[in-house]
Amino acid sequence: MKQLNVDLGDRSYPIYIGDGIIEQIGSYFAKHQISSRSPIMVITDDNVASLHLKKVTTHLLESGYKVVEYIVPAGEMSKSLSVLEQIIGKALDAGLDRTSTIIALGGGVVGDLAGFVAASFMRGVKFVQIPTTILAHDSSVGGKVAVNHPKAKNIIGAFHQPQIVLYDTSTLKTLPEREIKAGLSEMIKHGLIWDAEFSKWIDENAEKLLSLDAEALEYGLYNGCKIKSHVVSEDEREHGLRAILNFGHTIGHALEAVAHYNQLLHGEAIAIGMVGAAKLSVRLGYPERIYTETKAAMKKYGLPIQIPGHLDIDEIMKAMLHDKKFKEGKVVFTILKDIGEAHIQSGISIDLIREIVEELRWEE
Ligand SMILES: NC(=O)c1ccc[n+]([C@@H]2O[C@H](COP(=O)([O-])OP(=O)(O)OC[C@H]3O[C@@H](n4cnc5c(N)ncnc54)[C@H](O)[C@@H]3O)[C@@H](O)[C@H]2O)c1
Ligand SMILES: O=C(O)C(=O)C[C@@H](O)[C@H](O)[C@H](O)COP(=O)(O)O
Ligand SMILES: [Zn+2]
Repeated sequence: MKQLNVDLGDRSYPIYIGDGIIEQIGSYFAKHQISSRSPIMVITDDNVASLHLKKVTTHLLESGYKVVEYIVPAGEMSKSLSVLEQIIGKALDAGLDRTSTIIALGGGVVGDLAGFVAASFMRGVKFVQIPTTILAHDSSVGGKVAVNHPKAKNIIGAFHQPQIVLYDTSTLKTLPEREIKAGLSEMIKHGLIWDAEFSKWIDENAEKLLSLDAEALEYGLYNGCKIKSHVVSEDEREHGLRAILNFGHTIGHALEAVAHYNQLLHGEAIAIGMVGAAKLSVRLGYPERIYTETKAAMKKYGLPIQIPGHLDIDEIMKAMLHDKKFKEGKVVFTILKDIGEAHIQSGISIDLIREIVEELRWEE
């Protein structure tokens, strides 16, 4: 078992990573002051419910918790205001109060949604992240919680940190292959933006990571979470540094929105976005290897690098203007100065970005 800490003063919290953590959920909850006096709500999706919910609920009931379960349909479409409203209705009916805790059991969709329920229910209650995807090494840490609007991704949300992150790596064994690859996309991102050594290790360990080798996976998740917690501890509310975690997301989020949130997985969309941002970095004068190595990493991990032909470039450009990094009329992009060294650059020409997006249509 590995442990990390996100250092945010009185909002600090631990991340526990290891096999079989869910079996000790009662003692983790007791240690971190999760009250058993009011009902707690476990939010999950229908895939995860059929695989992992019973174990969680059983251990919580055995530890004296009153558990309310809420199961949403799997997929990005559940990150919506209407699903949020239904969950809050159930929370009220089930007697949750201000001392109740919301548990997110699932991937980033459930984490972002349940986290936003916790941020908004009665103006904020505690929540716990129990990530069950590789991608969620990113989403369960840092407190960005949100739902989508048809026009823009994650545009209705808050910063609301969890009390604990309980990462039980045994849950990852049931992940479908496509989700494994998509999850590793954010791990590749963490290497590219922060740590050239880690990036090299990811390159050398593709086979192990893709086949869920336990030791490699734990090491990769630990390092990914470490990079994320370091950045978040420095800049919780994205006044500056935190925007580096958005590498690949300016184009990626626009692709997700234009594809109606049901064609590209988040990890896939940002893989294409990272190739675009790497191309842009080179066009701005940084070394060619940024593009060649980023693209090679995506290919090695079986991730897409090309914008699907049916997505309209004008629509993508329009959606991109909703990027939360664009402020006061300035186009801001996270680029790389080199592998392992991200940089936030303002004032990039929109024509240049369009050129890059058009080229991504033909990437091979
Ligand atoms: N808040 C953040 O900082 C942050 C960071 C990165 C991504 N995100 C968000 O996370 C979301 C993507 O997360 P995701 O890729 O985990 O998607 P997801 O939550 O949709 O999970 C992916 C799929 O895997 C299934 N699944 C989950 N765990 C499983 C398991 N153990 N076994 C079998 N199937 C399982 C789910 O049912 C779903 O179908 C996006 O909405 C993205 O915007 C947020
Ligand atoms: O935590 C962050 O900050 C990130 O940028 C992590 C991203 O992987 C994640 O997808 C996040 O939700 C994107 O942030 P957003 O503010 O652009 O919605
Ligand atoms: Zn992301």
